Amino acid sequence: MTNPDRSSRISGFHKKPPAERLAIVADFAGLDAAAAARLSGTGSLDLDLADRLVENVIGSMNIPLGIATNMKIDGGDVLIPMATEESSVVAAVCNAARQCYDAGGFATSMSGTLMIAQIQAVGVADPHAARLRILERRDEIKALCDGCDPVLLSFGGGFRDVEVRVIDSQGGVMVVTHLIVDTRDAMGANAVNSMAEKLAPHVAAWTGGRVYLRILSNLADRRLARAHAVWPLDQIGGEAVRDGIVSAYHFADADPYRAATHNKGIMNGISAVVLATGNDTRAVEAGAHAYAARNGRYSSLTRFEVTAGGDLSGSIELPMAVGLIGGATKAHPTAQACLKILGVSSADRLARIIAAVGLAQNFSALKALATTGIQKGHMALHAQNIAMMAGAVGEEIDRVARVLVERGTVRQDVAQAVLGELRTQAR
Ligand SMILES: CC(C)(COP(=O)([O-])OP(=O)([O-])OC[C@H]1O[C@@H](n2cnc3c(N)ncnc32)[C@H](O)[C@@H]1OP(=O)([O-])[O-])[C@@H](O)C(=O)NCCC(=O)NCCSC(=O)C[C@@](C)(O)CC(=O)[O-]
Ligand SMILES: NC(=O)C1=CN([C@@H]2O[C@H](COP(=O)(O)OP(=O)(O)OC[C@H]3O[C@@H](n4cnc5c(N)ncnc54)[C@H](OP(=O)(O)O)[C@@H]3O)[C@@H](O)[C@H]2O)C=CC1
Repeated sequence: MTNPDRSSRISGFHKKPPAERLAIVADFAGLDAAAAARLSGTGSLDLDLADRLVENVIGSMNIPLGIATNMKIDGGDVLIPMATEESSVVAAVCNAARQCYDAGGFATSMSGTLMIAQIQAVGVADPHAARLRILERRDEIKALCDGCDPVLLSFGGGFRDVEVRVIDSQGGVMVVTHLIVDTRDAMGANAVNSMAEKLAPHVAAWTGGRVYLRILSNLADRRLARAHAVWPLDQIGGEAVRDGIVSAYHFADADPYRAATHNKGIMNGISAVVLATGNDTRAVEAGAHAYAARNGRYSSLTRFEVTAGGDLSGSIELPMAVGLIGGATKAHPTAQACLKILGVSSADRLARIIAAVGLAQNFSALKALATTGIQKGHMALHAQNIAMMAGAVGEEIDRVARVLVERGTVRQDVAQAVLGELRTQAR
């Protein structure tokens, strides 16, 4: 069981060796010895399991798993597992969470766990009347959909509503039926796809048209995760920093070129938790970017404002179709360990935590961008990668990285020269 008395505010966690970090996390989350040992092992997935998850398997690829500390969400402390190959992403979340921890951390909510499946009908002679013919059959549609998935029903999920849209397209008018389904703790793609396929012949008969596509929409705008936080002025370094962050948000809100990078930074955090928990990163990314463009103009997923008291207020809202059941979440042992570390028992809670991570990530990136610039913090952490690219091994990696940071030039050619100097001195 997760230890409720533990604080996620662990100063200097990053200065400890990995084994000590794992012991802290295992104690915090109540991980058993087997789960802890698996996390500290090589990370390779059992080949038989890998071969069942995807096709033509020849091995597995490891991605580092880091832990973001300092996160307080809805009054409770959480340690966040993040699977990412990019340096400074985990550090950025720790850093943002540290600066709002004493002010209460993040408050989160969710609009629901509803997914949408679409059924496309073309060649309909009277599309507007066909729309009404479908809507009149709501009860029949509900019975057909719910009949597809008794297990989902037993968990309180199932059909919730039907909507029909008449869409103009290059190929003529289409009648598009939306099934709105509560998929509870599942992401729900398979559940809603089965329902759409079941209903398709009926839609064809009711509309007199031809049905082609029957598939979920990744624009899961009935499954919005929300998070907000206040960063006190004295924690973030004063008014100029606050105003720089607000101005960075205004920039992203006004300009799609900037918004793409702004949202990429948000997804640095979000995709890392989605991946760590065995969820579908592409589904969440597609939903996020489609939502960012929902008003016909691609824009920021976050907002930054100044509170009445002069502090910085940040908020985020985006589709978050993640589950605890289904996909690789149940089958992948590392995903199971990550869910245990998070201490989540519902998809709703997981989605809200992920939204908070996205906001934290964005805060740190904007703060760095509006003050010292991204290279100082990011490149300091990236220096070890550059040292390895230059051929440094073992203790050389830290030594070369340190020199690169001290000189303020984190470049491979410089790393090679520094490595050469070190090796000459050692002879
Ligand atoms: C890198 C920092 C955190 C340094 O920040 P800093 O203020 O120099 O760090 P510090 O040494 O004073 O430590 C402050 C706290 O940061 C955390 N921290 C500090 N170092 C570590 C570490 N090694 N590992 C884990 N946590 C770390 C840790 O919580 C620490 O507290 P403590 O534990 O000492 O009480 C800061 O500069 C930062 O947040 N930068 C932003 C980095 C970032 O956004 N990276 C994402 C990759 S860049 C990108 O792809 C996105 C982008 C930028 O393009 C998006 C956009 O444009 O919007
Ligand atoms: N466009 C996209 O995003 C697409 C994504 N996918 C993939 O689909 C997968 C996710 O599909 P998903 O339907 O979530 O997974 P699964 O079909 O594997 O699991 C969901 C099923 O688990 C059962 N279940 C058991 N307990 C619960 C509970 N508490 N709450 C809800 N359901 C429960 C339900 O019934 P029962 O056991 O009867 O099934 C439910 O239908 C991911 O791998 C994703 O990559 C697939 C197609 C398209």
